[in-house]
Order: sequence, then structure tokens, then C-alpha cells
Amino acid sequence: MKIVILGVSGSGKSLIGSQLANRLTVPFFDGDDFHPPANVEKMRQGHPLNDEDRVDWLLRLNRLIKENQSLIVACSGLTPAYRASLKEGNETLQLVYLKGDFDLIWRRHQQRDGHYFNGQSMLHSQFETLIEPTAEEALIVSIEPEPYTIIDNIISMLNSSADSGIRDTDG
Ligand SMILES: Nc1ncnc2c1ncn2[C@@H]1O[C@H](COP(=O)(O)OP(=O)(O)OP(=O)(O)O)[C@@H](O)[C@H]1O
Ligand SMILES: O=C(O)[C@H](O)[C@@H](O)[C@H](O)[C@H](O)CO
Repeated sequence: MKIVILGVSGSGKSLIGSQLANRLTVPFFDGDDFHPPANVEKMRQGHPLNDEDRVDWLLRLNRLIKENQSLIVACSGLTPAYRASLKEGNETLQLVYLKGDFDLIWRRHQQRDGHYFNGQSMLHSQFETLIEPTAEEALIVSIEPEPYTIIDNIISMLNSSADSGIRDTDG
């Protein structure tokens, strides 16, 4: 089982992705850890990434997905082209999109400490770049509930989608 958790910065990819990985007992990788240092520095200074900045990063994540038999990866995957880069050669990849509005996500950003993602204008840029996946492309999950409920919702959606091969270790 290979899953990418998609969504803008602050939508909960790291939190939900890591907890889902625990429930399903598969390795979790946070896409944030695969950025080249220049990207991290750019975001730290409050500048959004552009297409060029994201190319090598997406390639690294594509390779990571190829190299692992089972995994969950957190990656913003904001556009169809970015998602195609992740999927290239990874036909069985399941995408899960964490859907929420600007106000909710900005509130969560403000409650989060010590992250390099810097400022409201960067979050605006994420929403400007975002072209949401369709229901054919990804499982679409609301981020309004508490994390445990979101994870339950994802697991039941995965169970209903054909031959996902998932095994929940928590009941
Ligand atoms: N369902 C939720 N309910 C309440 N708080 C949440 C929920 N999901 C995430 N959070 C909190 O919102 C903040 C953002 O979540 P998280 O860091 O997982 O987002 P992210 O998409 O990984 O962000 P980034 O892409 O910037 O790394 C964190 O403080 C997290 O604990
Ligand atoms: O495509 C992007 O712009 C990036 O993925 C950002 O979203 C950051 O990596 C991260 O999520 C910030 O914390």
C-alpha cells in the first residue's frame, strides 16, 4: 500500500499522515524532510516555492515511493502536474487530499510553533497555486473533525476503494 497525503501547508499532512501510518503499521515519510536546503531557506524567509524549486523535490519523492513497497508520504501536491510527477511509474499510488478552508488552516498555523513555513501571504500563495484533486483522482477528506475521526474516515474510504489491501491494527 502506497499513499500520499496531499494538502496545503497546515492542512494536517504530517499529523494525520504519521498517525495513519501508525494505525496501518507502514513507514511514514514527511515530504518536508526531502526539500533541498535552498527551498527550506526560501520558505523560512517567507518566499513561496515556484515550479522550478519543486522539480527536484518531487523527483526525490517519486523515487522514495518507488523504493518502498508500502509507505505513507506527506506532500502538498498542489497541482495536477505535481501529482503526476509523484505518480509517474507508481501506478498503484493512492492519493488522499486533506480539504479545508483558508480560515481554519490559518488558525491552525498560528497555533503551531517552530515551523519554517512563514506567514499568511505564503498560505495565500498555497491556495492560489492549489488545483484541488477531483474525486476520481483522490480520496477527499474534510479536516474539520478531530484527528482520530479524520483517520477513521480515511480508513473507511480506503476500505471501500477496491483492492487497497489495507490492514488496520487498531480494531
Ligand atoms: N484535525 C485537526 N484538528 C486540530 N488540529 C490539527 C488537526 N490537524 C492538524 N492540526 C494541527 O494543525 C497544525 C498543522 O498540522 P501539520 O503540521 O500536520 O500540517 P502540514 O500539512 O504537515 O503542514 P506543513 O505542510 O506546513 O508541514 C499542527 O499544529 C497540527 O497539530
Ligand atoms: O509545495 C510547497 O509549497 C511545499 O510543499 C510547502 O507546502 C512546504 O513543503 C511545506 O508544506 C511547508 O511547511
